[in-house]
Amino acid sequence: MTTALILAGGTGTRMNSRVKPKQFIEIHGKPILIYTLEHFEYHEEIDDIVIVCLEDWIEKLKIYLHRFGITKVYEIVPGGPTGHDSIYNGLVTLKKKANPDDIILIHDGVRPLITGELITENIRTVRKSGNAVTVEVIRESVIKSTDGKFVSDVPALNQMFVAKAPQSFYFKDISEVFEQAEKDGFKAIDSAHLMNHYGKTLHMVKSTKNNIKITEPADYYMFRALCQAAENQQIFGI
Ligand SMILES: Nc1ccn([C@@H]2O[C@H](COP(=O)(O)OP(=O)(O)OP(=O)(O)O)[C@@H](O)[C@H]2O)c(=O)n1
Ligand SMILES: C[C@](O)(CO)[C@H](O)COP(=O)(O)O
Repeated sequence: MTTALILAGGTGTRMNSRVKPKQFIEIHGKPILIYTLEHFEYHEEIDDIVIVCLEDWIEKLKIYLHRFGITKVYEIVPGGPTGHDSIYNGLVTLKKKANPDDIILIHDGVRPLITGELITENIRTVRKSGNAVTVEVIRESVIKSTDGKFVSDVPALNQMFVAKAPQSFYFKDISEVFEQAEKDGFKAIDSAHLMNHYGKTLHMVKSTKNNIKITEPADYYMFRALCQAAENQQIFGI
């Protein structure tokens, strides 16, 4: 089995939305989270979906799933205080039914421009190499500063990548490190960070274009513009 674990348990503080959490902000009447889910719903290799959601939004999410024909959702789980806790909640739920060799794709509900191609490549890489972490090549030089004032290092650009999602694993591997972290009281930034913390070898997959995370208002405007561009392409062939 191959399962998508979709994270939608965050409050989106950087988005500063006064109306609703960013994952539920709508474009053409459809929430961002639904745009994301549709890619997994329509991918033939994804068998089911688990969503980690803000507790107060679970009932509303069920209505959206019905309205937009998302049928693969196996369970909706309440989120935790951090992304780490939300992933853990999802894995605990998955434990009820997952086999050790099931593949789990962990994806941000606010990355709606994921492609079917990237999902396929994640699954292929897990089968071939054991796991897959989506990354993007950095196009501008990076500066490291330990105090925020002085430059302490300028790392070689060809050694730097941006961490993206999905991050994909065999269930046995990802649940093992999360269980260990529970015992150690360690919280990671994301699954790749946690696997790396416990010395696991990770395999990179290059992201497809525009796999942006909607973090701040400017990302929302970018997503809206890219949706418009995709529509124009259909209408005008440009
Ligand atoms: N406790 C949390 C925090 C984040 N997420 C999810 O993880 C993804 C990536 O997180 P991010 O964009 O940083 O979302 P927020 O934590 O909501 O944003 P912020 O850091 O600005 O508060 C999002 O889909 C978010 O809903 C989650 O499920 N549970
Ligand atoms: C890459 C990531 O950790 C996957 O969940 C996440 O998208 C990064 O979020 P942040 O904005 O860098 O906190």
